[in-house]
Amino acid sequence: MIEARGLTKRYGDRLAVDGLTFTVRPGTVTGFLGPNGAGKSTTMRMILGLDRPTGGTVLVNGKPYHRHVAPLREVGALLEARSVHPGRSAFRHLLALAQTNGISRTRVDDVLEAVGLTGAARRRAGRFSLGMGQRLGIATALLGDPRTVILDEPLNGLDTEGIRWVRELLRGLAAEGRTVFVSSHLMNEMALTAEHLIVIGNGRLIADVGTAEFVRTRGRNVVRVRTVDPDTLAARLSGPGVEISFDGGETLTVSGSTTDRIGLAAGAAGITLLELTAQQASLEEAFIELTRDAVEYRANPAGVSS
Ligand SMILES: Nc1ncnc2c1ncn2[C@@H]1O[C@H](COP(=O)(O)OP(=O)(O)OP(=O)(O)O)[C@@H](O)[C@H]1O
Repeated sequence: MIEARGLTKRYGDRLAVDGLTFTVRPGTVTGFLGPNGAGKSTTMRMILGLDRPTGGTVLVNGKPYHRHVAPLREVGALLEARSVHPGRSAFRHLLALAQTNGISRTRVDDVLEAVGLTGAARRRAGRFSLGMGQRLGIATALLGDPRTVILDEPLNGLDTEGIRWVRELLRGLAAEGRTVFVSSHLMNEMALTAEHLIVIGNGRLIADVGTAEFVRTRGRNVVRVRTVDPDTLAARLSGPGVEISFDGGETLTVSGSTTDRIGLAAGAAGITLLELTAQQASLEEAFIELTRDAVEYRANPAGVSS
C-alpha cells in the first residue's frame, strides 16, 4: 500500500508536485499517468525516499521508506535511469545487491529466470539492448520479493512480445496481493494492464478512478459514418453539442450524437448510409481530453481576467 497525503515538491519556483493525496491499494495494478513533466518521476522518487518532500508525507506499507529495516523486501523499484554498472554482468549485479541485503543466491537465479535473462546472465550489462536493460531492471525490482512494486515506464524499449510479458507479469504480481504502481506513456497499453488509474497534470491530482469508469466518463464516444452524400448529412446532423469532422472522402466522424439519431436523420433525408459504427473512446482519447484541461489551466492561470 502507498499512501500519499498532501505530497509536495518544489524546485526553486517550480512546484513539480503540488499537494498530491492518493492511495495505491494492494491486489490491483494501478497506472500512473500524466503528460511529460507532470511530476510522475518526482512522486515516485519521493515514495522511494530518493527525494525529500517539501511538504506532506508518503508511506509505503505503513511507514516512510527510510524507516523500513529491509526496504528491498518491502518495495522493489525500477526507475527510468539505468543504475547498473556497464562492466558488470546481470548475474553479478543482482548477486551484489542480494548479498548486501541478506537475499539468497537462489533468488538471483529465480528472478533471472522470471524475466527471461538466464541465457544472458553472464554477459556485460553495458552491452544489453534497451529491452534487456528493462528486463534486468524489473529483475532488480523483484529481487527482494517485495510487497510493493513501483515501476517507472517499464515498457520503454520493449517489443510487442515484451510488452505482453510485462502486462502478464504485473497482473500476476497484483493477483498475488502485491501493490503494483506503474507509470507509462502508452495509454492504450495501460487500459489493458491497469484496473485503476491515478492521473496527474502540473503536479496535481486530476483523476483517481477505475480504468473502465475513466474511459466511459472521460472519453468522447464518436460515431463513424460512411455515406454517399457526406455534405448533406453533415448539414442535417449539425446542432448544439454536435461536432463533425470530414476525412475528405465519404467518411464523417461525429461526436455528441448517437447511431440512432444519425440513422434516423439520414433516413428522413433519404441519404444512403454505407456504414454506421459507434466507436468507444480509447484511453488515449480520454487521457488527452482530461489533460488538455491541465494544459489550458497552465496557459490561463487563475486570477487572469479575460
Ligand atoms: N532535480 C530537479 N531540479 C529541478 N527541476 C526538476 C528536477 N526534477 C524534476 N524537475 C521538474 O519537475 C517537473 C516534474 O518532473 P518529472 O520528471 O517528475 O515529471 P514526469 O511526469 O516524470 O515527466 P516525464 O514523463 O517527462 O518523465 C518538471 O517541470 C521538471 O522539469
